[in-house]
Amino acid sequence: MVVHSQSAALDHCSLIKTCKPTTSVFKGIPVVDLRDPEAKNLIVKACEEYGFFKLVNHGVPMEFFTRLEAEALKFFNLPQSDKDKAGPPDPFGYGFKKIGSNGDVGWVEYLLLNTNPQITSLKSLTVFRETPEIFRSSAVNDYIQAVKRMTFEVVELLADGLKIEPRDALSRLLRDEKSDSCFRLNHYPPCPELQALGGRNLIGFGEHTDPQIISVLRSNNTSGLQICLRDKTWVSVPPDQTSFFINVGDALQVMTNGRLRSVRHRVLAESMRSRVSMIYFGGPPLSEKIAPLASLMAKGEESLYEEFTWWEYKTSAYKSRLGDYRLGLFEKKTGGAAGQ
Ligand SMILES: C=C1C[C@]23C[C@@]1(O)CC[C@H]2[C@@]12CC[C@H](O)[C@@](C)(C(=O)O1)[C@H]2[C@@H]3C(=O)O
Ligand SMILES: O=C(O)CCC(=O)C(=O)O
Ligand SMILES: [Fe+2]
Repeated sequence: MVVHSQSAALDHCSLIKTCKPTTSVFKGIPVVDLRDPEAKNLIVKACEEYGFFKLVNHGVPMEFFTRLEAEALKFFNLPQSDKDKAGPPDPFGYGFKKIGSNGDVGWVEYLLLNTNPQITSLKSLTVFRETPEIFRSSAVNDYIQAVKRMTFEVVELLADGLKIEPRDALSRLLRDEKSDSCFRLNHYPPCPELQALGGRNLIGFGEHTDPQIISVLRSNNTSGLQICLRDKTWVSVPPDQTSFFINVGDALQVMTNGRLRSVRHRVLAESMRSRVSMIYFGGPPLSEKIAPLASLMAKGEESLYEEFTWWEYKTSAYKSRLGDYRLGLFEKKTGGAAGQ
């Protein structure tokens, strides 16, 4: 990977990383049909092997996607000065190119929102800031409510498949009114100047794992999302605007004592078409202890991780760079933890 700094054609995206043209489209992404009686076993298998799968027949009406996508594009097409009024994302609001606060950048603009009904992000943003239409429409809330409901079902199936007791050991954390979950709308503008780089790929969102329990992503029909397989090769995920893509997050890796792995992923920008994605990050309450679930531990099995609360992990994550292996700080020195 190199930092591009010379091409005049790319002046306006200077400092943003590019990487070598990569990878073929991966045909082996596991697909889970939520209505399949075998769904729980397929979810476990996919999460063990890839930390990632595509979910079809999920029951969330397409209309929810199209309505939110239209609102998102209306917002992202506003003049820069109007969008900036909804920023900076500290921690919630509009961000442009900067990801987090430790120097990471990408060819992306976004809205980062809280999903907690107590602190409705939309309201908390609008108290202090101007109110673009997206904050007044019901499209965001309707979408979040529907995706949350579906995610609860997915993690309950996962718990069933793993024989976790009680069955709601994971879903209760996401359902909790203090659940520290968030929602992100990403927009990757087209970058026609990319052609001048002879096919190099512009990093939209650099490689990382998501810190939470589970992330649920839906995008329009543009490619760009890539995941890193166990053998460290990067593969492109074929887009599907009608489906969800589900990621295992770091907290779930710990709660399963490494049996499920959080997936490294990244997004490359396309040269001609803009990508819009919407991601729900399901996290536990801040005070929750994150440790392997007792019902998953074999007799005598030891935790690979030091005990920590979600607040401690999140605080540490937000001090890290995007691509860092954040769980490393919490691995037991003697446990022979899986590492990256
Ligand atoms: C560089 C960063 C951005 C991030 C916080 C962090 O310090 C490290 C984790 C990043 C990440 C990745 C998944 C989600 O998009 C996100 C909202 C999260 O919870 O962790 C982002 C954070 C962010 O954009 O602020
Ligand atoms: O925008 C995408 O498709 C994925 C972005 C992502 O991984 C994130 O926001 O954490
Ligand atoms: Fe992510």
